[in-house]
Amino acid sequence: METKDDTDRGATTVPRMTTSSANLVMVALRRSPSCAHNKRFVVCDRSYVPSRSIIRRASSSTSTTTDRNGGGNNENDASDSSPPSRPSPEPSPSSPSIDLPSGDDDKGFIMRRLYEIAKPERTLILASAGTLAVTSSITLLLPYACGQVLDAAILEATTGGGGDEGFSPLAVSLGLFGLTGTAGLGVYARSLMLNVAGNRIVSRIRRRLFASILSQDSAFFDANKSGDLISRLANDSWYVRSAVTTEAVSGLRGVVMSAGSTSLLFYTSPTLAMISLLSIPPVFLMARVVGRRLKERQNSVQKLHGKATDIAEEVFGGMKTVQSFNAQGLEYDRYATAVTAAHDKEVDVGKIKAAFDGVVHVAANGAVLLVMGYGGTLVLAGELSAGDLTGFLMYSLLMAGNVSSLSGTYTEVMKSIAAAGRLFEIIDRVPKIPSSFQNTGDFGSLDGIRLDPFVRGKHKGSISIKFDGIRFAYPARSDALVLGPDFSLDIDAGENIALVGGSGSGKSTISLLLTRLYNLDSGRILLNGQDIADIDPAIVRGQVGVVSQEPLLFSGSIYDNIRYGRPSASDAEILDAARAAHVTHFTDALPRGLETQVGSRGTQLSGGQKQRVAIARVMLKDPPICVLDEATSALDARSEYHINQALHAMTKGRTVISIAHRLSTIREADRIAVLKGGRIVETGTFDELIRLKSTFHRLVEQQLTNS
Ligand SMILES: Nc1ncnc2c1ncn2[C@@H]1O[C@H](COP(=O)(O)OP(=O)(O)OP(=O)(O)O)[C@@H](O)[C@H]1O
Repeated sequence: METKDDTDRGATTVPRMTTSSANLVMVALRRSPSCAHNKRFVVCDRSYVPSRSIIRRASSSTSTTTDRNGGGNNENDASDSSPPSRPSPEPSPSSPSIDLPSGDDDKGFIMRRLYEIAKPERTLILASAGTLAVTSSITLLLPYACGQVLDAAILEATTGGGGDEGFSPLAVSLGLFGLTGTAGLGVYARSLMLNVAGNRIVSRIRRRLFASILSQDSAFFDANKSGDLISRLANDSWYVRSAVTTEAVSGLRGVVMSAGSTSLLFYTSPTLAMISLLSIPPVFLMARVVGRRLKERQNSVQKLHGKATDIAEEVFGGMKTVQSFNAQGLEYDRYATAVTAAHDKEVDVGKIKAAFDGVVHVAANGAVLLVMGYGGTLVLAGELSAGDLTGFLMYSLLMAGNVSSLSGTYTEVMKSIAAAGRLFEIIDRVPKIPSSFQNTGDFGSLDGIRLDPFVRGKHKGSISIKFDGIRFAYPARSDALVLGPDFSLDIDAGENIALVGGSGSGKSTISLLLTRLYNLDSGRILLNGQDIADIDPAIVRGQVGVVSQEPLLFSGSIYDNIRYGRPSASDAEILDAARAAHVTHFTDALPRGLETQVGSRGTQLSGGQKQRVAIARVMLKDPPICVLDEATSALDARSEYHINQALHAMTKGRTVISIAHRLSTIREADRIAVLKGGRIVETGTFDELIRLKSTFHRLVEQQLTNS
């Protein structure tokens, strides 16, 4: 009897391609009515029109939104052969993950999507299924041959050699062994092909999911924890792999073998065949009930695993804080509770599966025993030969084994469907802020991924900024207005404006809105008079460089992190930026210089060093608008002086928003805007605002008192 195929795990790296959209920048920022095309967007003055292919695909998506911020202008799947559509649930801030509607429609939808995913590997999968013709035929031949050999041997023994001339059971066995060797080769080929197809599929799913996650808006990441997303990438995609490869072929083998052995049972003895099939209806009935329950519970299992992964991820990222608070015990309990809940739920799933397996086993083997009892009676009555009964019993066992294996396949497929549902709810999610970073959506050509965030073309002149009647609350805290109801501020092209205000007044939020990381509740942000809601966000972000309070570096070298600002920069340009941002001041003393590794999230550098690398990164990007969010907060007085010189040189001729508490930074500004209660309450030069003796005066007094 054949064994279940299995394949090894594997992963593939994501290929990345870049294309230039520099020409779009000029068009996007020009005031005169004009349009330009890139692959996903048609950028027109004051209009943001989805390209034809997007319109075509969007019409197949029932979840497309039409808000003015562009939520409806984009969708994830750019496949020419659009996958089947279904409503794409939007995660709400309070309930980040979405339960899939259970039911046959949903199951059918997921199965069709799984088919889409597996399609590029159809040759391998079909070829591996094709090996079934050889392996199953040989396996089905064996019981028949055994029956014939047994009858011939009995005849030989009872007639004292009067049977077939030269009959040799050993020779027949050797001949059959040759056939079994051929079947072994078929099993080998099948296992190998499924392994290759499975790994390609899981790699494709992971790339597709990762690309989809990268396209999502900031509100999505506020609502969905990274651990849950990682769990979907790692675990759910793995479950899906088996459904479309190993289990699909295993199911097909089960069907072929069950059908083949059933036919041969009927051929040998219709009455006995009817008896042996008695077990099938109850197994089918139970499978339906079990399948539905398994799918629901597996969904919960995966969610709980996501929560546990989230805790682990958070703890590993903040290990120093955990240790300094001696909170290992606390974190252990948190993780243990989450992981135990996940495993308890998994045990629940296991109980259902175990009960099903048990019933199937009893039903299948019970049928064999019935056949043995009734068939033995027929042999005694001389109505059936011993050889025929032997062959029959072997076919019954074969059928019982395959029905059992089919039940296992069924439960695995149900789990995979639950996992696939969790993948598709993200893959199909239409980001609220359209992203031109999309993969092609065609599962067969993911290598066409474009990483537009790295495509940098810059507007040559400086850019004016207008915040016009803005109202904004974070989607995760929609009842707490941060800016507005009517936040307005005009910043001239090339102006250096300092934004001051109390902690939590919304200063950093302004830079997030300027780079369109969130949609506004109402109002507009205009760059050179053009609403950023009408421009591809990648182009908007290309014009703005932000050095934030807590810059994030990525694992790799200092050199790699600076190059992040402009991947196409030459070594000389990277070195210039490193010098200008005083990075070389500390790297010159390090054995590996700029090649020094920074560790995950840059944890192997000091706060001041990280900030200098982040400044060099923006210097290399060289954007027309700079937002310096407490850019020098982590530097000592000497470094701050040098960095300020460098920033001064860098910001010349550019529009600069300095979010600052320090008087030294504020004094540098052409103008100061004071933010309070969600609006600008004062603007003017340092001296003008001091003379006003109002909010700014009080802020400065407070700072002087505290210093
Ligand atoms: N992702 C988020 N989801 C919900 N609320 C947020 C989010 N980020 C910030 N907030 C809230 O928005 C308000 C403004 O935050 P913001 O970071 O803009 O303040 P800030 O003026 O820069 O403060 P500080 O000077 O202390 O850095 C705060 O009340 C903060 O708690």
